[in-house]
Amino acid sequence: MKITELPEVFTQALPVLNEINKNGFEAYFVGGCVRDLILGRHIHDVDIATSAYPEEIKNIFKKTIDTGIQHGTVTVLNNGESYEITTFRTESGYQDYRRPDHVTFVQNLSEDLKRRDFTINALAMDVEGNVIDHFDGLNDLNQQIIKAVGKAENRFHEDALRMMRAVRFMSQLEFKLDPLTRQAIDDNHELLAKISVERIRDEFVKMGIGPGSREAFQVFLDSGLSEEVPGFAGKKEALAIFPKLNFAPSTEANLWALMIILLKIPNDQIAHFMRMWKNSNALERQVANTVEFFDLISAQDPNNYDLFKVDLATIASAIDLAHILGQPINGQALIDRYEALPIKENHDLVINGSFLLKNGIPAGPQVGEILDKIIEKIVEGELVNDQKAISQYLANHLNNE
Ligand SMILES: Nc1ccn([C@@H]2O[C@H](COP(=O)(O)OP(=O)(O)OP(=O)(O)O)[C@@H](O)[C@H]2O)c(=O)n1
Ligand SMILES: [Mg+2]
Repeated sequence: MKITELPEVFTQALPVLNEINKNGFEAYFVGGCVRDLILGRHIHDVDIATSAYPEEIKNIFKKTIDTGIQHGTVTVLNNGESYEITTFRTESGYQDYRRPDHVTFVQNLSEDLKRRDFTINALAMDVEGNVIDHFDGLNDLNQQIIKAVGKAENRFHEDALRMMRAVRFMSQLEFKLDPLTRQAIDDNHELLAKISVERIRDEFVKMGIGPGSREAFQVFLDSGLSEEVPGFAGKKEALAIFPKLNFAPSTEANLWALMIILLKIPNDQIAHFMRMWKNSNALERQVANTVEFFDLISAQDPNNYDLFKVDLATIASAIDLAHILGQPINGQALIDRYEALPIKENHDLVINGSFLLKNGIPAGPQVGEILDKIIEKIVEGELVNDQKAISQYLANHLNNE
């Protein structure tokens, strides 16, 4: 196969490959970028493999960064772009089923492609657009199959994360899993426990929000992979709802919110669950707010003050979750009501605490309480957001005491 028209991400990188070639070394585009090019998918970056050693690459180019020299990778800066250039290598140095801390360089491309995870990821392309396909990856792309290069078990022993990558690609590309590759996941799922949570999480999220997430999730459950990740062990039954949903989550936050709901994690344990997965505090807050608001709207029609206390993103996420879980909620009505609120945030209020003090409220905890009360009255339409009206309200309040 020869590709005649290369997208800009590739043509921009051509001078770099040509320069390597000019110095007597081989250079190819490899991995995900070739796969995505053939699939017509968006390409975020190109990876380059070469016969040159890292030191040789550093001698050829003026601007380089040692980004992963122990893995044989040097980053080359060229024309405002950066390129990861990795020396042909094999990962025979794997200890404990994780990525190796050292690598063995190999002489040719073929040896390099042999140690890659799946046939669709073991494609390379030269500067002329010729696709190099030693493992029938083009055929598998055509047939939409995720299939390990060579013996699947060996590939998973080299890096157990690849089992998660298999279900991730199933979801992202809406591909099927080759039966022998699937069998090897069934047989080796326990190895996933050796992999860092962060790496598992990144694949889990890509799986969970991809277009084929429900099919992939089913394999994630049936193969035993789900038993090896934080908080999911013994929860297969609760999680089995996911593949049966009519709609799947499309954002990272809603994937986590959905997991929390399916797993019936109580509100006071959401933070712990999110931290087990090494999620950021910001994401944890966003997810907790979404789950809480979802619980509220599932139980009752929220009042205006409830709407005021959340933001539009949380409302939209909670509506989305309701949709995913088949809860009959009029989302547009909630959004319309939110949009119509006279104030949406504390700082939309025309007064503040010192205004209360000036109006005779004594300093102390009641200042905050009265501010909250004022906000509640304003959003419920019982008081106008206007200094005069609020003064009047305060005067009445003090008289009634
Ligand atoms: N555990 C892994 C990770 C990566 N690779 C190889 O390294 C390439 C680049 O890896 P990465 O960027 O992580 O994945 P991509 O396949 O490029 O997918 P994405 O589009 O998500 O970047 C892969 O295509 C594959 O050939 C591998 O063999 N085993
Ligand atoms: Mg990539």
